[in-house]
Amino acid sequence: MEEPKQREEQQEVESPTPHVVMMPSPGMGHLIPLVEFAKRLVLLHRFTVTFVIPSGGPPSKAQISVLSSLPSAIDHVFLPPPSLNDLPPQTKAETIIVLSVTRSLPSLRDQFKSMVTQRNLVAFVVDQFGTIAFDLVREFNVPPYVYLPCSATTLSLILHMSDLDKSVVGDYTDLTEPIRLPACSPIPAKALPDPFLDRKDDSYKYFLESMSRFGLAEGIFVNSFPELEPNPINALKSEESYPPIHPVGPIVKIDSSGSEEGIECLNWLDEQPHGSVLFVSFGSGGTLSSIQNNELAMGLEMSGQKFIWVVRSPHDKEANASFFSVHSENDPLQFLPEGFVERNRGRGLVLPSWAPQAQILSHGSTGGFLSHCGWNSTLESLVNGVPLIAWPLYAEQKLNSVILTEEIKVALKLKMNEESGIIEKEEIAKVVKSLFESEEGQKVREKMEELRAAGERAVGEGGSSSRTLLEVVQKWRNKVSR
Ligand SMILES: O=c1ccn([C@@H]2O[C@H](COP(=O)(O)OP(=O)(O)O[C@H]3O[C@H](CO)[C@@H](O)[C@H](O)[C@H]3O)[C@@H](O)[C@H]2O)c(=O)[nH]1
Repeated sequence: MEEPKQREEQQEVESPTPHVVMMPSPGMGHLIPLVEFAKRLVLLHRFTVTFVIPSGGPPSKAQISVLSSLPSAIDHVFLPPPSLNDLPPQTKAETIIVLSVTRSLPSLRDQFKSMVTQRNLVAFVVDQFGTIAFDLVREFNVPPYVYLPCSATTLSLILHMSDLDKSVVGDYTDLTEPIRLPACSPIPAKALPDPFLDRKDDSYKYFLESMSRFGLAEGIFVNSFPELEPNPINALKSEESYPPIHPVGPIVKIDSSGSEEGIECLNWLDEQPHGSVLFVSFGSGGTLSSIQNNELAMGLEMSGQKFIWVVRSPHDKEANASFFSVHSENDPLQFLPEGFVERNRGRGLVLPSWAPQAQILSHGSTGGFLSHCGWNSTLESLVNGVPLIAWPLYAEQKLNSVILTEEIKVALKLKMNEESGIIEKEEIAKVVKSLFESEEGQKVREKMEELRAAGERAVGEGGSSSRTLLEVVQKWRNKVSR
């Protein structure tokens, strides 16, 4: 019998190139995963891809550096930024993201008009905040898909959100019992994603609207794999009322292209002993309050552990203050305790705003990751077998933290002082030491190593994620060869 790969190669020779349009919603945490998915389609399956990018303002330095390093089969166009001037200053990130997309629909339509005549469009792929564009692309006979750069547990929550909205009376935060979804760990109300926490805020309305449209997709890709979340994935796949669910993970950065920012830290890592360095970073948007920032600095110092810390200017009101622009106007290093950099020279490295995270995590000297538990960061750690310390801040990070610390057990927890809302330096130092020196640390390290190997198998030749992707690719290819 002909093997699927052989059949695919034969089809490639015979049929015109299939083209996929991807629309990442604003934020690096949405652009990066779609870019990585696009690279798989282009490099492994010889598709071409266009990114159409809605935004609330001019392209950021970080966006440009990612997009300018892509293979030539991936092009991009920035949609003109719509006006968001009517939004009050305290508008939540989810509202800004959804409205940037919604108000960009007229320009998306113009793009589609020109693309449908020139390319063999086989699919339109969005992240969780782009489903509002589905009706528009259906008009052009292009099937819409979601690529969810999150866990299968998050997908389950999203697919149940309309039902929860109807069944939960009052505020989610008042729930005394955790939320139980089929085959998922119980979710305590305080671990729900941010928009759930204030039902009266517009961000809840926009979030609910985007999530309730998942059911209209032709298929849903999720960046997870059966060995990582066996029960949630089985439950999702067996529910007939959902669109087909395609677990294709772990999809993470596969090369070192992109920003050169902070790249000199790799030379420093070269000189450190194997597995000795803790990497500390809160993703593309995470910020701490001034007090918390100080406490973290002192905790790292007290731990005696080697570290690389991506430092942001503190923000006392929001934990995602740099979500739309990772580079703050102020020099983040000026907010560190006096003499911190000098005292820790040789043992700790501080990098302002941005670091080559994928390369740091794949470096043999890195032995732990204190992370905000963004799903991309989580998987980048997983593919390198690096265990985590969970410090969730916003979005669905608290839910990820529950999965990582309590269910999968690849991360250690940090206890917050409930009265002050601060994670104190003594706690930080204790948990950091524990990750590198204790039996508990050794256990999470071993579990992460098991998952590293399982993830490698899933995306390797013949692995579950590769086969899943290949099935969809063949379906898309058949569309152009007909
Ligand atoms: O200094 C940095 C900081 C980040 N990154 C990269 O940026 C991405 C960050 O992604 P992620 O870890 O998912 O964090 P966020 O940017 O915070 O992502 C948002 O989007 C994710 C996917 O939807 C969610 O899981 C998060 O909670 C949400 O905050 C990763 O690829 C990192 O390697 C760098 O390369 N250097």
